[in-house]
Amino acid sequence: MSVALIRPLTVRTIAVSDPDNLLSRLPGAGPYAWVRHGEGLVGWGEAARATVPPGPGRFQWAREWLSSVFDDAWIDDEVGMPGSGPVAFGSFTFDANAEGSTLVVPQVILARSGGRAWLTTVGDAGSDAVAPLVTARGITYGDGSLTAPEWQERVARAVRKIKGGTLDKVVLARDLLATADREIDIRVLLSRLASRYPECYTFSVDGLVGATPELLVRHKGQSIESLVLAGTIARGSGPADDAARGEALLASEKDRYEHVCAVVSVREALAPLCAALDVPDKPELLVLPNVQHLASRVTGRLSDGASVLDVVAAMHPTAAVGGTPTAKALSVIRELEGMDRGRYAGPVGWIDSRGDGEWGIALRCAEVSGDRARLFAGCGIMGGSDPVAELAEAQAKFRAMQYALEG
Ligand SMILES: C=C(O[C@@H]1C=C(C(=O)O)C=C[C@H]1O)C(=O)O
Repeated sequence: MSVALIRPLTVRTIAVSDPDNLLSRLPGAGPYAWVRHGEGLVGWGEAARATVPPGPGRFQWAREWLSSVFDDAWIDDEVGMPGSGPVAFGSFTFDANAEGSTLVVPQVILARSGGRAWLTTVGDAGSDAVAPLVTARGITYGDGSLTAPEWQERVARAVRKIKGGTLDKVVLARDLLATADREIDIRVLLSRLASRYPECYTFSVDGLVGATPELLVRHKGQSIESLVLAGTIARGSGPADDAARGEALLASEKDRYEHVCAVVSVREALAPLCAALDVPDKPELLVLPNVQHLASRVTGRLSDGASVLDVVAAMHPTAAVGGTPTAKALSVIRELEGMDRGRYAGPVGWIDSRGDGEWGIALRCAEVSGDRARLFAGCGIMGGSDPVAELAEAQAKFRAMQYALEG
């Protein structure tokens, strides 16, 4: 492991006056962000970085790397909140065997939570002037790995497998390739996402940018919380239509079963780690600007000192992004999806030196590089799925990132 090469970090956290809009403080290239309802963390610069080797032991490796960085650090933290002191942002590939998972400790972190704000610096971080935002225009889209009709045909094949009894649920995704007229400024995408999707977690880690509604796990001391989503319907044409669609979603047997699969996978992953676990017996509606979801808020109390990354390791991939049963669903995804998901649908978030943190499932996101972005969206496929409706659902999910790109 490369840990021996890392010099001990000198970390200082001080309370600061309210910075108001965190995202507006990002100086420029390579922004790190995790923001919801104006609270969260933004970071820049790089004090330490790990490229996580692929394989079944990747979370364990990541944990050891984090210990080697955090345990040796000199920390002067006058705030003592989750997210103060040194923090690593991270994102992991969906597939354990794919390259591309990273952890980065930014050199500067600015945070805002519960009426408090703080600034963390590692080493001698200089002051960083905010470079003007540059708005890319002329966005054009092309098919990703599959055309829309090809993807529908894969969905139809998945439905046949499910009806044949091979599995209960599989999540199939597709990608779109966007090109802009100039380099895409990630800060522009982040501020559009945060203002239109305040309920979601607007994130940025090494070019993976999005606003996910799905909280994999929040860890504060011994308490954990997760927001499980599965089951989706489009927004209506007006308040009455919207409410009727919400009711229809809550009453839909297909969507309720799809949701149960996701909730059961989360309960099974969390139960061995928890002294107490509360799983609601029926879902609520989460209404976003583009879609409505069935949502279950799961809360628990950990039985020992597991860190947020230990919990992530136990949970990923939930049936919200894999399927049921998990192993079978992963093999159907490999067989039918026709693309590498990269970090889409993988865990994304942050962890501090106490093991607290927040991680989401990287949805409603894109991999951004230069003047290009690769957008992803997927849908839970059940025996009763209609390929035309699933394509429309994926299009609705793409709208979050299309809005981020186009304004
Ligand atoms: C897979 C995605 O979303 C997931 C699938 C859902 C569904 O099929 O109903 C709902 C929320 C997410 O758990 C995505 O946004 O790409």
